[in-house]
Parts: sequence; C-alpha cells; structure tokens
Amino acid sequence: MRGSTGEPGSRAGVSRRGFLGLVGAGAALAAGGYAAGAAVGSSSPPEGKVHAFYGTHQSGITTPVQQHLYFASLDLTSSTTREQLIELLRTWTDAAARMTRGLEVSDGGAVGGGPLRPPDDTGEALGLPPAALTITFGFGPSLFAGEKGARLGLAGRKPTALADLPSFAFDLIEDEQSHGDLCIQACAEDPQVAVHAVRNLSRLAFGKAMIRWTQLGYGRTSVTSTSQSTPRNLFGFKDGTANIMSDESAELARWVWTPRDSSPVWFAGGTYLVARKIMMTIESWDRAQLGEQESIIGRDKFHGAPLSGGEEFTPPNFAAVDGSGNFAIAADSHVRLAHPDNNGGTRILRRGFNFVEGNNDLGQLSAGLFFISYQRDPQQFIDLQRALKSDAMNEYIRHVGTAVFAIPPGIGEGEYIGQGLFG
Ligand SMILES: C=CC1=C(C)c2cc3[nH]c(cc4nc(cc5[nH]c(cc1n2)c(C)c5CCC(=O)O)C(CCC(=O)O)=C4C)c(C)c3C=C
Ligand SMILES: [Fe+2]
Repeated sequence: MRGSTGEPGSRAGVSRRGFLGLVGAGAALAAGGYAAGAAVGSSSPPEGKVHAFYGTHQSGITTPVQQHLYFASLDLTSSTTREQLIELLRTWTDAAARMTRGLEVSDGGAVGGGPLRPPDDTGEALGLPPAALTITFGFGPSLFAGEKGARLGLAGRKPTALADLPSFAFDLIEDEQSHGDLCIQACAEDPQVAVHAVRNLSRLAFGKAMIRWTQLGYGRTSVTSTSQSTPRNLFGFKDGTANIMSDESAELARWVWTPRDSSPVWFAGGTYLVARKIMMTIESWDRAQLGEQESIIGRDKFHGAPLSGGEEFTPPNFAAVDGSGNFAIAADSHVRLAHPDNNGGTRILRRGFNFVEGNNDLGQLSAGLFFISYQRDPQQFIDLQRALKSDAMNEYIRHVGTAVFAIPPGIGEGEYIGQGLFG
C-alpha cells in the first residue's frame, strides 16, 4: 500500500493518514477514529491502493474502474492568459500527483501553513487512505476556438477530431450540463477522496478557471479488468460484460489510444473522452415485464447471458431464432445494435457510473447513468449512438448532457499535464 513517499523528517513525505500519528491524539480524534479501523501498511485493497499518476497514458482510463466518480467541467475566465493556463496545469499536475499518493495538496496542507493564511488543503480527506484515486485531465473543443483559442495561442493546436458532438435522435440536451474548456475525472473507492480531489483542483484554479458543471457518480457500470466482477446498472442488468479490458493491448491500440503519427503529434498516446448524462425513467422500467426488459437489453437479467444462449461471456449469436422463428436477440435490442459485428467492428472503452439526484415533483427518481467512453476518435461513439436510433431502450432513457474532451497522453515526473500542447 502506498501512502508515505519516503522523505523522512518532512511533511512532504507524510501521507494524510501518517500525518495523524505526528500531530497526536487530537488530530486522530478529529479524524473520527478512522485510524483505528485500518492500519497504515495494511494490504487490504482497495482503500489503500495507489495507482501511478505518471506513465505513458493518463491513469483513470484502463485503470480498474473504481466505485465512485466526481467529474468536473470547467471554463477558463475571459482574461486567463496562456501563461496562466500553463501555470494552472503545472499546479494541477503537482497537486494531482500528491493526492493520488494519498498526500495533502502541498507540504503545508490543511493545518501546517500556520494560522494566518488559508490552508493549502481543504482537509476533508485527512486520515483517509489513497482509495485508488485517479485524476484524469482533458481539453474541450472550446479551449481552441475563437477569441479564446487565439488568446491562448492554441488555434492551430487542436486535436484533429476534437469537435462538439452532433445532436442525435431523442436528444434533450441542456447546455448547463454540457461542454467545457477543461475536464477533471476523479475516480476513487471513497467518494470523499474523489470530491476532495476536484474541490482542491477547483480551488487551485481560482481566478483562472471555474466550474461549469459537475457530476457525482456512484457504483461503476462497467469494468476494465477481468479481475472485477460485472456490476449492474439501475435497470438491474449486468453492464460492462463486453467492454475492452486493460490487458487487451491490441484492442486498446486499435480503438482507444491515438497513434504515434497522430495529428497533431503532441496528441499521440492520448484519447478522446465522451460524456453523456443519461436520465433513466426508472418507474416506467420497473413496470415493464421481465421478458420485455430482457428483450430490450438482449441479455438475461440474472446471469447477463446473451438471449441466444450460453453464459455471461458467451458471444451473442445474432442469427439464432426462438421457437416462433423470431430472432432470439431482438432486432431492436441494445446489445444487437451496439455490438461490433453490426457496426463494422467498432469498439469503445466504457467507464460509466450510476447517479441518483433526488426526485422530481411526481416523486419519481431523478436517476440515470453518467456514460463515459474512451476512443481514439469520437466518430466511434457517433457511429454507435446513431446505430442506437432504433434501440428499444430509447423509450426509457433521455440524454440530457453531452461533452467531448481530448485527453492528452501521460507524462513523466517533472513534466506537466498537456505539456506537449504548448511546445
Ligand atoms: C453509444 C454508446 C452507448 C450508449 C450511449 C449506451 C447506453 C446504455 N447502455 C446501457 C446498458 C447496457 N449496455 C450494454 C452493452 C453495450 N452498450 C454499448 C454502448 C452504449 N451504451 C456497447 C458498445 C455495448 C457492448 C455491446 C456488445 O459488444 O455486446 C449492456 C450489456 C452488457 C455489456 O456488454 O456491457 C447493457 C446492460 C444503458 C442502461 C445505457 C443508458 C442508460
Ligand atoms: Fe450500453
């Protein structure tokens, strides 16, 4: 388990949890007795797990999907300069590298900077382990466009395929839940750790960028590792069965990572993130018969097996017919329409989360799926979403938010996120 980075004698190397030991019983009490529950050095995953922040690709994409998400989209202020944006990305990089290791935002942190200045860290993660936190940064199309792109000197630097998504059949998109200049995807096994990360990064952006919209997600609706069991979405179905897994290097190279000869070159090893906020009309779904629900998805509810037979990981047989001569996997089922066999082989890496945001005036749940996918070209998502035009599931869902971001490649220590963009 990570936590201490081995810089003895300095708070720089002290994990949020290790710090408790240094400041004594008062702080330990303030942490609500957490320290008693999980000892430093315990190997119990996933709370103590640390994912490397530095690497060829950013973490949080193929990383085994955590249980919690806090996603933020930000817009630069109208006066932010190129130099200020670079400074922000440097600051974010340092803070993110620390927080993913379970450290406070800076050496001074929440209480070490003295009583006469605002703390460098907001403190709500004090005493909490790293919780497998990953922080993934991205750039939206608006960063490169118009007056802003010119002001930032980025007009000619936009990744070729980065553009707002077109509108699709049945879209009910709301602008205040869509788009943005920058994005931060924080995923963790503890929601407090994910929220702490975004809150502090947003605080560090003060005067340069401000939050446009955020999304809290709980309960992954996909997996990216064969070691994870398939979770369920709010329709009660296993979701993520046929996702691209982290060990499928050839598939990742083909469908997720931008190639070495990317345009522009700085974007090689990056990817594009598509986010869609999808409301689900839970009450109507709950009144649909089990057989209808399974027909809409194309898989059985308990095992997640394709309706053509077999078990969860049996490939669907779209030619199979039932006793009445109808397709076992209906022509308008989600899985048939989304499957690579029916889309020229196209695949995407899905990384979505459930959300519940209270209820509406009729007492109906305001809930859904915050869909995130990663692909080397947003056209992959566009093609699939267009194929879903005749999806029987459309009766029960409504897309209300949309965004696309270019996710720059990973970096080495000493570099900052997106550095290639400014070279
Ligand atoms: C445009 C892409 C997709 C959107 C939007 C989408 C929304 C969405 N999906 C479910 C539930 C399930 N999806 C499943 C499979 C699946 N979905 C997509 C794409 C989109 N889904 C793909 C590419 C696939 C894989 C198809 C295949 O290769 O077989 C499944 C089945 C289990 C699985 O393989 O993951 C479920 C269940 C919901 C509820 C939803 C919007 C709310
Ligand atoms: Fe799906």
